[in-house]
Amino acid sequence: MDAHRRPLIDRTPALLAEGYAWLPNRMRDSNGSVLRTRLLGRPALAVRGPEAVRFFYDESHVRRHGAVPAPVLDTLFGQGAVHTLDGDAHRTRKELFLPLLEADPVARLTDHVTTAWDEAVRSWSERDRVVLFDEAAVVLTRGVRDWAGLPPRSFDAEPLALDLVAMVDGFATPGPRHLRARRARARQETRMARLVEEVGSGDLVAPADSVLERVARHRDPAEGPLDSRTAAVELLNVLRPTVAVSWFVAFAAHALHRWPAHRERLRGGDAEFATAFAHEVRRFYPFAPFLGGRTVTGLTWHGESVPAGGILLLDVYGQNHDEELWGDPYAFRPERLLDRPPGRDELIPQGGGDPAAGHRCPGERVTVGLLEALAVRLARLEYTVPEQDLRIPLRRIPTRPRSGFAVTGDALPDRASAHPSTTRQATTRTGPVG
Ligand code: HEM
Repeated sequence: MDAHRRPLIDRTPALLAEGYAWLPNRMRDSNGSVLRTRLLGRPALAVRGPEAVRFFYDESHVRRHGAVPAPVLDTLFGQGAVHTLDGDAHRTRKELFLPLLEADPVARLTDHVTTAWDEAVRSWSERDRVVLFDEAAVVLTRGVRDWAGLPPRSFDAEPLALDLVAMVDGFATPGPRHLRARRARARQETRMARLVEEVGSGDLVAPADSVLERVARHRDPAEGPLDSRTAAVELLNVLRPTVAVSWFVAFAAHALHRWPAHRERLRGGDAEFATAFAHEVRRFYPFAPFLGGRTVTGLTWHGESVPAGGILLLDVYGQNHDEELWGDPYAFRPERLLDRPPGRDELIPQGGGDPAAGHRCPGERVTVGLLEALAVRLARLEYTVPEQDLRIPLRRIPTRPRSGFAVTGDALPDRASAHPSTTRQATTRTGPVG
């Protein structure tokens, strides 16, 4: 039988087993930038490259409604989220998130987060050891909670951080992590919906122009005001991904540990280098593996086809490690992004295309801003990295250093004088990414 016509075996189990490496491995076995496969019981076509990004984001090619599997909606995004809308409904809902594309709100959010970080660092002196991933999640939660207008007395940062992290951590896996993610989402949607209702009834005054206020008064022209559950979903679609920047903070710490030479330029306050470093962290380390949409019509890309009702996949991790685009893609080199700032559709850890018109992440500016500020702070901290498991398993989605990146010693500023007998270990076990 012609290899083109042979029925394809469903690759969902291979995806679960191989994680981030699944598509790049299969792409390598084919011609390198397109792959015909089957996923979730449907024919699928995976593509990569800047031209393919434009093909993927063409609304006449794919729609998002019905594209996101229910287990992902019930954990990561929420039912009825902006991610699942198309056409005018998407554009109107997206307006909620457009202030995130502007410099001022992003600067204010960054101020909230860096203030929370500086306070947290002072408190670390009382601790033997801190896990940066966990600490960053609480700091980011505190910052985004205050910036978004949530009343701090009703939303303690620590339990909220645990739930927001759980929603991300458990979206792509069966088992206990997934159950935790479902429970976390159900709990926080209920709380956020109540909050939105209080704002709607006038029992609570949300700060003017805060995310909370905007979500509570948002109207979809065709449907009127958002019901409180959908408003809660969109409020969480600002809080949750902001806290997800803790994954990148742990990766930044990993990069500074593996390639300590970058510390100097960050410490010195070289702003352009901080931006390049943030971009390289987002390119090099794995987060979103790929994106998918349902094909509206039969599509052909570089000689391979998928019928209407199939799946078009954009190979995010593969494109961010494409030899042709990046040259030596598995080397961590922020300088590559100093010499040549990335084109719109080249660096796609948070999607491609135009964020105002399409589905590209509206939080990219927030992510880069936070990562620049926190990477500089990390580089200025003096700390010891004790022995721990720093491997980053590619089979786990989403992945991170296994230990969460623990530090001891001078990160805890007054520690040496408070506990003079403490011995400092400099032994560290790191593994390659993978
Ligand atoms: C850890 C950092 C982040 C990563 C890796 C990330 C990644 C992504 C990706 C891959 C998409 C899908 C793009 C697509 O479907 O084409 C997305 C969409 C989205 N992101 Fe982010 N994001 C991050 C941070 C943020 C932040 C900080 C916010 C808001 C404050 C945010 C809000 C959103 C929203 C609302 C969407 C849906 C956009 C739409 O469907 O139109 N993200 N993000």
